[in-house]
Amino acid sequence: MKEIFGNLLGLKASQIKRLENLGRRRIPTQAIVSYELCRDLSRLSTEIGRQVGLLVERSGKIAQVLVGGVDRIMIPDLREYRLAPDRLRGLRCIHTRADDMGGLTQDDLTDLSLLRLDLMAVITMHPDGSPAQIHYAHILPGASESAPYRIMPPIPPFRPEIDCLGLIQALEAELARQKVEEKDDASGERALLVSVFTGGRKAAMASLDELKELAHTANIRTIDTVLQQRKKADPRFLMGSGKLDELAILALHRGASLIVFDQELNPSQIRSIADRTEIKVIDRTQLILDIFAQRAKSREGKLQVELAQLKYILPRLVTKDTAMSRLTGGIGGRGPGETRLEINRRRARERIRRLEQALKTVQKNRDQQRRRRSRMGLPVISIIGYTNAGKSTLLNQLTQSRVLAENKLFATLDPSSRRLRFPRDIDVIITDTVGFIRDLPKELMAAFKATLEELDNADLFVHMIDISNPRHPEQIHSVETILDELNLGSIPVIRVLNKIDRVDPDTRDMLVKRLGGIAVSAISRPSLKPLSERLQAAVEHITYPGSP
Ligand SMILES: Nc1nc2c(ncn2[C@@H]2O[C@H](COP(=O)(O)OP(=O)(O)OP(=O)(O)O)[C@@H](O)[C@H]2O)c(=O)[nH]1
Ligand SMILES: [Mg+2]
Repeated sequence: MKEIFGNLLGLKASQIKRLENLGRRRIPTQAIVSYELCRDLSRLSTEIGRQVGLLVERSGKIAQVLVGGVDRIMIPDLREYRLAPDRLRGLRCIHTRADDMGGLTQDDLTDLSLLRLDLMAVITMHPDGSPAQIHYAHILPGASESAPYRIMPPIPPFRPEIDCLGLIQALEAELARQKVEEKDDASGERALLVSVFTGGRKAAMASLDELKELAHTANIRTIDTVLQQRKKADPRFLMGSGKLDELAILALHRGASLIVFDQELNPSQIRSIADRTEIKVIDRTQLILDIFAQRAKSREGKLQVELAQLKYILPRLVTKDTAMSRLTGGIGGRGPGETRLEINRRRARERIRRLEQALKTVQKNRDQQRRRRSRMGLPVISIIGYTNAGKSTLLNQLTQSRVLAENKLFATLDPSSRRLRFPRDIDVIITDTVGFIRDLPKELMAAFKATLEELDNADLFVHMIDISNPRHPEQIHSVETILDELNLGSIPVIRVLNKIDRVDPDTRDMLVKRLGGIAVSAISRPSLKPLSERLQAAVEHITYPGSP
């Protein structure tokens, strides 16, 4: 047995001795606690005026004696006890409480759920120190939306036999069954998406919708979303600690393997949240980085993403913390994330330096290509826009090529260029590039600087807008902000309102008027005619030194 846990200050030596003796008792496996032990716990607890508790193993052996205060008791760190997703902790907690304070409290139920105890039991006591009743609760398996625990009817202390071991084993069997189901229904991660917002609810919901799409793109299944409005974000946990406990319980209950925050978490927040919830925690930026890591195809793209990931993770690296594996493991241990478990700061910095060098070489080569291209003296039209707006689809339609276009965010990471001959014998280069997104992580922005700088070469931008997306006004704003940040604000822009097949004609006309630009459906070739005309007219005015 371990040392007594809790506050022993002011207790007599004989009382401490009696507490120690409690720890040597054994409980028959069918009972929550034996009557004699129940009686002795109550008597001693009343005498010292503090709550007294026991952590009990399944065999009936007592793992630890706990001493609390008048109205509460603390449970020590249980990390050394096993905790698999389909198992309980292998320990139950039993503690005393004065009868007039009632049975199980919210704290008891939180401890039960968060620590995944076998059971939580409270012995209420009469003022004379005799036990009144035993209240107990257990975790309720089942990834449903019901409460994560069940409170049982209280039992009398002189009949504490409930087939305790049988109950715990049945619970575990149920948890194991549930785990198998979860494995079957999704091969990837199961995530809770969380937004802690201080502004308006509508914007927060819209942003959460986008987070859902991002998660889907990363092959993560969203099992639930949680929104919390606060006056001010909590510096330590972003949300309040009570709410965070609820979140952790929800994650356990619904079998989530990951929590994704819509707000950026600073290094210490990620750490404290991961520590408190014992589950992998990432933020929106990391999710975007992860998608980029999955999608990067070219050498340059891969170098850029790894660089961005390392730069993001570096301040979040800790040398010896259990949260580290959760923190740096990446989603499902994919991509560069995999190797990062054993990476330390120094090696991360070295790797960053090497990546930066490698990138420089790759980019020098590309610069030469670019110069060769501009020597051809052809005007360059760059298709830009929010991710998933239909940029690649447009490039494909215009140039009859087959750049990957799909209904996921960031389908395109690597820029591609195609030559296009307009009917009036004008040749142009059309480029398609990485999509923009609101609050583009600055690490990514820096890493993709070279790619984005290539936009500098453009004579004309085609700004694709998905008008069927209810968030299109914010998306337009994001794109324009990013253009400004890249100092590309002076290049002429033609707005293209895409996916008109998905909105009714009245809305379309209204939007054309409001936003200006040309309405198209990039999936239908004939609808592109007016755009094609307009592009020709625009490039006819561009003259190039050296062009005929
Ligand atoms: N209904 C409809 N769907 C469209 C239209 N244009 C594109 N799409 C679809 O929208 C999805 C995204 O198209 P992409 O061309 O990949 O979009 P993108 O802008 O290149 O996206 P990223 O490269 O991910 O930034 C695909 O599923 C397209 O088939 C359209 O006019 N109507
Ligand atoms: Mg694309």
